[in-house]
Amino acid sequence: MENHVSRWFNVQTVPESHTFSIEDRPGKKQIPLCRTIPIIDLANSERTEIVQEIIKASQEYGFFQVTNHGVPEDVINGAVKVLEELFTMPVDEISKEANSNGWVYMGSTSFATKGAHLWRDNLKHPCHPLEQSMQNWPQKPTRYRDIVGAYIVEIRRLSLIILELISQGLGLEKGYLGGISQVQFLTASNYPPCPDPSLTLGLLKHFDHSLITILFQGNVEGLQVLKDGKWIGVEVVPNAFVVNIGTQVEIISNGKLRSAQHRVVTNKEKSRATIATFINPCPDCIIEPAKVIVNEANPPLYPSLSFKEFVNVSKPFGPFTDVIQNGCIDE
Ligand SMILES: O=C(O)CCC(=O)C(=O)O
Ligand SMILES: [Fe+2]
Repeated sequence: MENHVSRWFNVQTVPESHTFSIEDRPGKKQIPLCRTIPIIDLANSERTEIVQEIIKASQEYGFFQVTNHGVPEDVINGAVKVLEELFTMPVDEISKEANSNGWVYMGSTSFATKGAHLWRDNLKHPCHPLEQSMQNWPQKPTRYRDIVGAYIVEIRRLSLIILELISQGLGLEKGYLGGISQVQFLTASNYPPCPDPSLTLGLLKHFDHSLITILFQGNVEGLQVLKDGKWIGVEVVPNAFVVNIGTQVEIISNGKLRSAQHRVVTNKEKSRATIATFINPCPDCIIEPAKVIVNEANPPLYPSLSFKEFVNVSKPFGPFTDVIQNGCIDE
């Protein structure tokens, strides 16, 4: 069988390899779409209102969506389209460049022996500093570097705006979070239709270990967030970005803001394509509750660790972490 899930146009039943255990699979229970995850208008002229909305959403859900973010629609659509083209290229052509060039491409067999059989194909690569990272990006489609580069410039700009709003809301000095956001990763996913979504997952339940993640989820639902022990679906808002608080901002805020677990479910009819950008600290950056936030009444709830140490000790996907994050190929 073709190695990449997106080529399984005719699969009528879910292969055993991709059937998740009863604990992990979504099952047949209907999950409500949530219309309460806040949608925040970044063009609101009252900056303090935006700050308050972001802080409230980040406390309650760990998630919010932003509209009027200033990222031009054609830049977003261009990136979506060129990634779609990449995902439909012959697998050999993608794979021969990937994995040796600092970027990772994973089809379904990347997970075969490890048991994390995600219903998606995925591409990951660094994207900051831009000029330097771009040298190693896919060379095909030929417009990939220009188009995704333009998208990344916009996402960088937007991420600094959002980090500044969060810094302000937490009472941190100007530029505090922006200053430590020195690494940026793009991860693009293609989740094809699945004959039985109750058995499969596009992405297992996890926390993001970023400062924040900025996701374009297109126009097909599939992302679910765990809130008070229950899954809720994140509604599609045209042209909005979904933003979530990563574990690093949770630590810096000493738990005031929360990072929520989330997962991706599949659906029977439609393909879903998403572009997530992780905004991360650099590996040696020490992450700890901010000094201005902790005091005798509010002692630090998290140890101070370099981002690298944190990533090494915490396993966001449990035993499947290495294979999902690094794309280890079958042994
Ligand atoms: O594709 C999505 O909807 C979410 C992806 C995600 O959560 C991740 O890449 O960490
Ligand atoms: Fe995530």
